[in-house]
Amino acid sequence: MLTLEHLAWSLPDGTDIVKDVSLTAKDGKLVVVTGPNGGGKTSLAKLVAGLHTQTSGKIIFDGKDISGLDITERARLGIAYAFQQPVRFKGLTVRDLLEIAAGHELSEDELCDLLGRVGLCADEYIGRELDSGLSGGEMKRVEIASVLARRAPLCIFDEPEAGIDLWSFARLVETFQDLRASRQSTLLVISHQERILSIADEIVVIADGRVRQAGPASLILPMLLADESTPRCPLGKERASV
Ligand SMILES: Nc1ncnc2c1ncn2[C@@H]1O[C@H](COP(=O)(O)OP(=O)(O)OP(=O)(O)O)[C@@H](O)[C@H]1O
Repeated sequence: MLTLEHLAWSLPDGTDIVKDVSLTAKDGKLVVVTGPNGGGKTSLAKLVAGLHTQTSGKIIFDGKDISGLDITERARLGIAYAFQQPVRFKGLTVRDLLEIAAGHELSEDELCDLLGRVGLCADEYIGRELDSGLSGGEMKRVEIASVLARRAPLCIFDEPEAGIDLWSFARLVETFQDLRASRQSTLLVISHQERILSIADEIVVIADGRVRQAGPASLILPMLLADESTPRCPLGKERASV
C-alpha cells in the first residue's frame, strides 16, 4: 500500500508545485491521477519515484517511511516508474533494456509476451537500438514494457497514452486490465484518457497542486464527464483515501 501524508514540493525559488497532498492507494488497485495540464501530476509521480525530494510530508510504502530514500533505493523496494517522455539509451537494445529491467536474461517467448502486451512485434524490435531510430510512440511502448518486465509491486505510468496509436492503445488498456485482475501490482497511472479513467478502481483529480476530488471511479468519472470546464472538478476534499 502507498500512502502520501501532507506531501508538498516547492521549487528553489519558493514556488509551491505540490501542496499538502494526502492519499492512499491500496494494494492491487488501479488508481488513475488526472486533472488539468500543469496541475502537478507528474511532479507528484516523481516525488513517489524519488526523482524529486519533498519539501515536507511523508511517503509510506508497504508500511515503511521511504521519504528519505533515493530513486535507486526505492526501485529496489519495488517502485517502477515509466517516464512521460522516455529516456533514450544509445548503445542499448530493446532486449538489453528489458533484461536489465527483469533482472535476468529473457527467452524469446518472454520477450515476445512483454512486447506483445504493448502491441509491438518482438521479431521486429528486440534487436533495435534505443536511439533516435525508434519513433516516440515506439519508445514509449518499449519503456512501458520495461516497467512490466520489472514485475514491481508499485508501477507508475505517466501518460502512457501519449503518442500511442489507437490500436496499440487498445492493447495497452487490456494490459492494464490484465495486470489489475492479477493483483500483482498496484498501478498508479497519470492519464487524461477517458478509456483509462473508465477502467480505474479509483480516480484522484489534481489541480493547482492539490487533490480536488478522489474516490471510486464509478462516482468520480460521471462527475468529470458532466463537467467540461477547466478545472473540470469542483474544489473539494484535500485529503483522499483511495
Ligand atoms: N523543475 C521545474 N522547474 C520549474 N517549474 C516546474 C518544474 N517542474 C514542474 N514545474 C511546474 O510545475 C507545474 C506542474 O507541473 P507538472 O508537470 O507536475 O504538471 P502535470 O499536471 O503533470 O501537467 P501535464 O498534464 O501537462 O503533464 C507546471 O506549472 C510546471 O511548469
